[in-house]
Amino acid sequence: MGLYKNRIVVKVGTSSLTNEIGENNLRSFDRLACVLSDIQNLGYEIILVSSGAIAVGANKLRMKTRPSSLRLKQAAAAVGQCSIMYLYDKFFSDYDKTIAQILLNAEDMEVEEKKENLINTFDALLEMGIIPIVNENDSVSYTEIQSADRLFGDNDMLSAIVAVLCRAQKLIILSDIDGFYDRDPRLYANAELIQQVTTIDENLQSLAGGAGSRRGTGGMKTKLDAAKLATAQGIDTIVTNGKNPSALYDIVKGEQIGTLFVGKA
Ligand SMILES: Nc1ncnc2c1ncn2[C@@H]1O[C@H](COP(=O)(O)OP(=O)(O)O)[C@@H](O)[C@H]1O
Ligand SMILES: N[C@@H](CCC(=O)OP(=O)(O)O)C(=O)O
Repeated sequence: MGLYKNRIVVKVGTSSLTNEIGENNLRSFDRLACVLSDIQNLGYEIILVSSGAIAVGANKLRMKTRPSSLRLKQAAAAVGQCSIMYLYDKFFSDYDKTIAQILLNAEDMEVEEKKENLINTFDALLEMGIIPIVNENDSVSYTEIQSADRLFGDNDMLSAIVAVLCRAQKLIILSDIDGFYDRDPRLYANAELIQQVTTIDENLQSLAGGAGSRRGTGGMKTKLDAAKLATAQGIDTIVTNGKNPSALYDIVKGEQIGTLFVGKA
C-alpha cells in the first residue's frame, strides 16, 4: 500500500516547548499551532507528536529539577499532559482548528486488532479535519521513560512508528538544532550540517551523540533510529530546528531545509 501524499507527521521535542528556565514557551506553542493550521488549510493532513508532558508537569508542580524516580515522572506527566493539551487547544482554537489527544503504549502497536482500531481512529479524525496530537501514555507506561528494553525508545521513535502506521508521506522532526551534523555542534564548533542522507549505516550512527540539553532526551541517536525506520518505508524524514516553524511551509513544498533523510523508493 502506498503513502498518503498529503499526510505529514510533525514531532516536536520538549526543548522547543519549554524555555531555558523550564517554563512553558508559549510563543513556540502558538507559532506551531499557527503554522500547522495554515498548512492544513493548504490541503495537508497533519498529525502532531508532542513531547513535553514530564517537563511541563514538573514545572507546574514546582519541582526544582526534572524528576528522576519513575513514580514522580509518571505523576508529572499526568499533570503536564493536561497542561500541554490545554495550551494546544487554546492556540489551535485561535486558528479555528479542532485537536484530539491520542496517548499510546508500545502494546497498542503489538496487537493486530488494536493497531487496526488505532489506524481507523487516525483516519476518522483526519477525514474530519481534526489534528491528532500524540504522546506516549507515560502515566501508565514506562517503556519510554525508564525501561532499557524499549520499543518506542522515545518520542522520536514514536513519531516514526506513527508515520509508518498512518502511511504519511513525510516525517518532520523539530529539534533544538538545525539538523544532523557530522558531529555534535555543542561539543565541536567546526561541526558541519549534513543536508541530505541516503543511507543510515553504522558509520553515520557513530556521528550521532546524545541529548544536548537537560530538557531533551535521546539526542541525534534516537532521531537516526526514527529516520531509519521511516525511510525504510519510503517516508522522507526531515530533522530541523523547532525555533522556526515557518520552515515547515518550505519543507512541505519540498525545499531543502535542515537534514533530509531520503525515503527509500
Ligand atoms: N551529530 C549531531 N548533530 C546534531 N546534533 C547532535 C549530534 N549529536 C548530538 N547532538 C545533540 O542532539 C541534540 C538534539 O536532541 P535532543 O536534546 O533530544 O532535543 P530535542 O528533544 O529537542 O530533539 C542537539 O542539541 C545536540 O546537542
Ligand atoms: N513522553 C515524554 C517525552 C519523552 C521524549 O522523547 O522527549 P523529547 O526528547 O523532548 O522528545 C513527555 O511527554 O515528557
